[in-house]
Amino acid sequence: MIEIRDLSVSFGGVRALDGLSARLDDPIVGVIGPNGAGKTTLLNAFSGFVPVASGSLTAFGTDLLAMAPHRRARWGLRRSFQTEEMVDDLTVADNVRVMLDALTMKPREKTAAVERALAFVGLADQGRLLCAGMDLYRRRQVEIAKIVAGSPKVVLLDEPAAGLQPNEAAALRDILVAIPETCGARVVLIDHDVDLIAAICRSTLVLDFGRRLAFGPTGEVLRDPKVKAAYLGLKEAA
Ligand SMILES: Nc1ncnc2c1ncn2[C@@H]1O[C@H](COP(=O)(O)OP(=O)(O)OP(=O)(O)O)[C@@H](O)[C@H]1O
Repeated sequence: MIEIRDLSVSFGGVRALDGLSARLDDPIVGVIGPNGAGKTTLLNAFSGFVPVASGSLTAFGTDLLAMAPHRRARWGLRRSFQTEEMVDDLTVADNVRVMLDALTMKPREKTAAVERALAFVGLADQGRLLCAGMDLYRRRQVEIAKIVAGSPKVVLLDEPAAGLQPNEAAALRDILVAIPETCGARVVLIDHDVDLIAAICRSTLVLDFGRRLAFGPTGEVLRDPKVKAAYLGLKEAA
């Protein structure tokens, strides 16, 4: 269980998050909202990449804000970025293995964890390939393998399907939906793709101007007139 309580983050005069509270109980929770609503800032607050002015963030009873960013990663917090973070000159397996550097595991256990992660995303036989030249979908598979390697507890995903073709986005969706059960991690998913959110998130948090506009079962949230006016209406008009 992840609890966000009265969380505020400011950049100068901009309140990127303004007293945000929500208890995320479901295996996959969506986060949506208009541009600039504070979605990425929320993930940055989880990761420790922005200073939090006030409030608390706990996951499974652990106070995340009390830990330095590298300790959060060691604890089991993982995230993806809007751009891929991989080293082209390394193999697929070595890119995944880098994620385990900070973890206390025997080399044999690390090799097994990398193999499990690659098998999970459908790259079981491709660990020795170099990442250079890989297409976007393959790169996203490697990204997800990096994130799920080594038993993470909380996985934060920032628009993982952006730029993919519809068939690739559908394949990625099947991978994402399996993360909680297969890898044992809770997932917080930011995406502008409402169909993706509706397909895999049991509950969804809607942000607007850094505040909670709506939160609850995804179907109800997406039908909420406030949400339609602030977000979905804007998307339809775009
Ligand atoms: N490092 C920063 N310095 C100054 N202002 C920032 C910084 N990061 C975010 N902001 C501001 O905080 C607000 C929230 O931004 P954020 O990127 O979290 O929104 P978002 O919902 O992720 O938007 P998008 O959908 O466009 O990615 C915006 O007004 C943004 O300009």
